[in-house]
Amino acid sequence: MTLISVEAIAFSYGRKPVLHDVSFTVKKGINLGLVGESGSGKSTILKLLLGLERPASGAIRFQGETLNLRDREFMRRYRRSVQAVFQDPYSSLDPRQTVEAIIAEPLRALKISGDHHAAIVQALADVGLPADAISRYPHEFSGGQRQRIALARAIVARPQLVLADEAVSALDLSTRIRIVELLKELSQAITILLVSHDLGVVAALCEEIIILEKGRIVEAGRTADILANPQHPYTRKLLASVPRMPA
Ligand SMILES: Nc1ncnc2c1ncn2[C@@H]1O[C@H](COP(=O)(O)OP(=O)(O)OP(=O)(O)O)[C@@H](O)[C@H]1O
Repeated sequence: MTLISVEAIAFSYGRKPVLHDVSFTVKKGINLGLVGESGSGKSTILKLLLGLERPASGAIRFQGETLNLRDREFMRRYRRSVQAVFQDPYSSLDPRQTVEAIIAEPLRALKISGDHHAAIVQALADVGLPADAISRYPHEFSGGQRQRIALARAIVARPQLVLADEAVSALDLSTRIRIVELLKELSQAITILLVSHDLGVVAALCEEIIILEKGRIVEAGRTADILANPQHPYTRKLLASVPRMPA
């Protein structure tokens, strides 16, 4: 089942064209990696998917319906289904809020009814944090634990898709491996769109991959096929620079 389809989108910052004719689909249950060098347009694609920017042309559809930022009812449903986690676990959590208040944020913002406390306790358990984390503050946690808190916030409303932008890049290698393992576990229930310049991380988590070069898709398909038989010189170059992440 297609969750999101991106259809021939183009985008510019002012006069600077950044994305050209980008099309792809995100399918339920199939983790998708978006890979490219710095500046290739990965984060811009996420901004468009989050509704923070609008495409100059083309369309983004969610379960067949075009993303319409002015349709509040649609956007509420969309936000409930699509959550995000960002790179920096230090700046993405409000230091003045308890873990409970941080994780509760999507439940409050989306006016989700039910027992918020129970949902938060469950989300903490899902990301492997102890229940007593709930009343503590972000500064009491390590980088990897903070990223777990950010993940708990992303999954507490039980979205269908989590957009993860370089979600593990700021972490040291062993923490990165543990968070990738956690993402893999979570992805049994939630599809992940992972943006990264690190092909190793993407290969460990994503069944499908898109290679982006200067705002254009140069290669896309099953990760195993592309890694075994890269067609585009840019993909070969990225592969040659793969870091130490075990597949
Ligand atoms: N707010 C902005 N205003 C103007 N240009 C921007 C803005 N944000 C990004 N750009 C430019 O758009 C292009 C794509 O940037 P984007 O951040 O999407 O790339 P990226 O692949 O995510 O890079 P990185 O891996 O470094 O985050 C780059 O040339 C960048 O300089």
